[in-house]
Amino acid sequence: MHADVTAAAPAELLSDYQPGAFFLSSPAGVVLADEPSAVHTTIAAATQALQAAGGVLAGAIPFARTAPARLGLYSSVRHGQPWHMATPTLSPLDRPDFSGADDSRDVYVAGVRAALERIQSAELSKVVLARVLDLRSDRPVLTGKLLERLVARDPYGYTFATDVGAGSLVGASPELLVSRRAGLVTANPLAGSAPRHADPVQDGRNATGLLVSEKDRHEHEVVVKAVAAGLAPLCARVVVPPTPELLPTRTMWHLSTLIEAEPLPGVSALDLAIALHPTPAVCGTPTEPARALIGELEPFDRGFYTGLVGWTDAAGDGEWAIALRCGVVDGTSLRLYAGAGIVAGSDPDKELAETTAKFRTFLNAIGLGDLT
Ligand SMILES: C=C(O[C@@H]1C=C(C(=O)O)C=C[C@H]1O)C(=O)O
Repeated sequence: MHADVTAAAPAELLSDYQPGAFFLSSPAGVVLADEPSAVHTTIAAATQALQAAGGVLAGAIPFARTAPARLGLYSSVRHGQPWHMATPTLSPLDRPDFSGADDSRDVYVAGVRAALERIQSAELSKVVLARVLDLRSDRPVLTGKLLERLVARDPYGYTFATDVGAGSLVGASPELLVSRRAGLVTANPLAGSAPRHADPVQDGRNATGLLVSEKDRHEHEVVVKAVAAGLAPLCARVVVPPTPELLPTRTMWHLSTLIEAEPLPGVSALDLAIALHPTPAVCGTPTEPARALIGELEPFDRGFYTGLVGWTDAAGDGEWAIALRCGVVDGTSLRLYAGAGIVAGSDPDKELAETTAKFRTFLNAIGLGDLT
């Protein structure tokens, strides 16, 4: 079975999206896949099925290595040109009433303080701590409408929806973990962040402050080194620019480094993604103590948040984004996630503010401001 790839306009793909399907809009183009012939919960089984039957694997991989993945095998996918090249018209917003409180702040600040004590004891140098926001809607949340809003606000990002069993994982991530296309591997680690500001002068200050912040540059460098080291055994000619650039989203500034490499023969986009996951951008350094500390300090299960969302085809090409600025929509309930990297010198209140700003990607798309 070969993947039957058809081309379509990106807006058409979005309007054809139905809950349960896989949708990804990235700077490289839009992908829609519906009706998987099988759904696999382990990467080994999914890879074997892809090799045996051909087609495209698409879906989500959780943060925890041992938790079940959700990877569909599709015999046909539809591709569209990049969203930022389209001029879509949005359908009217059916605006549900959401209720919920931002009640994880105190626990988060206490967690950051506890993490800073561990960092001082030199057991680890970075850990990424997250928190959740639980909302309820007065009617079932329409995933397609959410996608429309998210993609229109950040057309250069990685906007996705995919079935995760108990609902759909929906989000607009700024971060490409890795892609492999036409013999080129690209990874784009982000770490080090500052909120956008409505006043352009203050917004510019936030951006330049981030670019010169030693703490953020260190936080970023740790991730870049880990990604380059993860790619090295699977690639030739890993090219790492010496200094990061600023990457803006509608709500955040990030430090960003675009790494390019040549894949060794037979290495697929999924092989590369698995080798890199989780990077210190979403877990910490060293990985194992950071993973253990996340388990100790975060009072919820990350599930697919900070996991991976993407696809790989039988030829090994594909694209995997990190599941960030996202939530799980299940009927009338919506759980949003946001985290921040903690290193020596982190200020707990600033890290809390960073998570609040990261929630805005989703909250603003559903017509809400910060919750109290
Ligand atoms: C953890 C998140 O984002 C990650 C953490 C970042 C940081 O600490 O600066 C930046 C981008 C992401 O790699 C999130 O959005 O929830």
